[in-house]
Amino acid sequence: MRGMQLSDWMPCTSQHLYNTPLEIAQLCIQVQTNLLTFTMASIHPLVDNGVTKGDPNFPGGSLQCRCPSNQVVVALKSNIAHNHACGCSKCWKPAGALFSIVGVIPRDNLSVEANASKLKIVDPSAVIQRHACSDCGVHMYGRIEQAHPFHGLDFVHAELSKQKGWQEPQFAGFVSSIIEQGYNPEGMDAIRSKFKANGLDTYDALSPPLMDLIATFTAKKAGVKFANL
Ligand SMILES: N[C@@H](CCC(=O)N[C@@H](CS)C(=O)NCC(=O)O)C(=O)O
Ligand SMILES: [Zn+2]
Ligand SMILES: [Zn+2]
Repeated sequence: MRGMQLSDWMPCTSQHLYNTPLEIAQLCIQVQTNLLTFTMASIHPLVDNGVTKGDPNFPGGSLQCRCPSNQVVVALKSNIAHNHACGCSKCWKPAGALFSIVGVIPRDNLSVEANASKLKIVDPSAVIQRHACSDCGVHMYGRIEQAHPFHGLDFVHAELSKQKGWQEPQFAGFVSSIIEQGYNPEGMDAIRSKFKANGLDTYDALSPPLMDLIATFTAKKAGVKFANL
């Protein structure tokens, strides 16, 4: 979010004593633009100004942490799936963003190629073991080690890659969770509208296909027999 700066006012105040009508009109537009910028917090840089479609044939690439040197490098042998905005408090977000963008990849398609010794698990008690660079704090991948519907899938942030073509965000999950981190509940309509305007449906947990996967796992574990399968 960019705040109003002195230079925004300078064209009309520093060069002439009097402003022409055109200059006054331009100044008003500038103020209007800044007001709009003030009122909308950043969802995420990959959503704020429109979502760019990925390449369905994208073959994968590598992720790098944000250290200036000795970066942790993770190789991904395929594209990601179920890429989405996550508003939960645990997923890594770039500075100033309300949401994380996170997708999944089969764990066999992920390998750490450099500086693995810098990785630390953020919260060993969490279901998703998020492996973060201990120097720059970026989460390089999250892995589930226990019996779980998403076991076998790693969670990654494609924005850590220089390559372009990764699957674009498909939906927004855990949207209401941003309130728990201090976002004013009165601003939630604007957040959901912004996602909608960018073609992303919003949920307060995960998307229907992922919720169905979780429920199927739970039902099978409990020995439930499906009547219509
Ligand atoms: N409202 C909670 C939701 C946390 C949550 O359940 N996050 C989901 C989406 S990433 C999850 O699967 N968490 C498992 C984990 O973090 O290990 C928060 O914001 O902390
Ligand atoms: Zn780092
Ligand atoms: Zn999350």
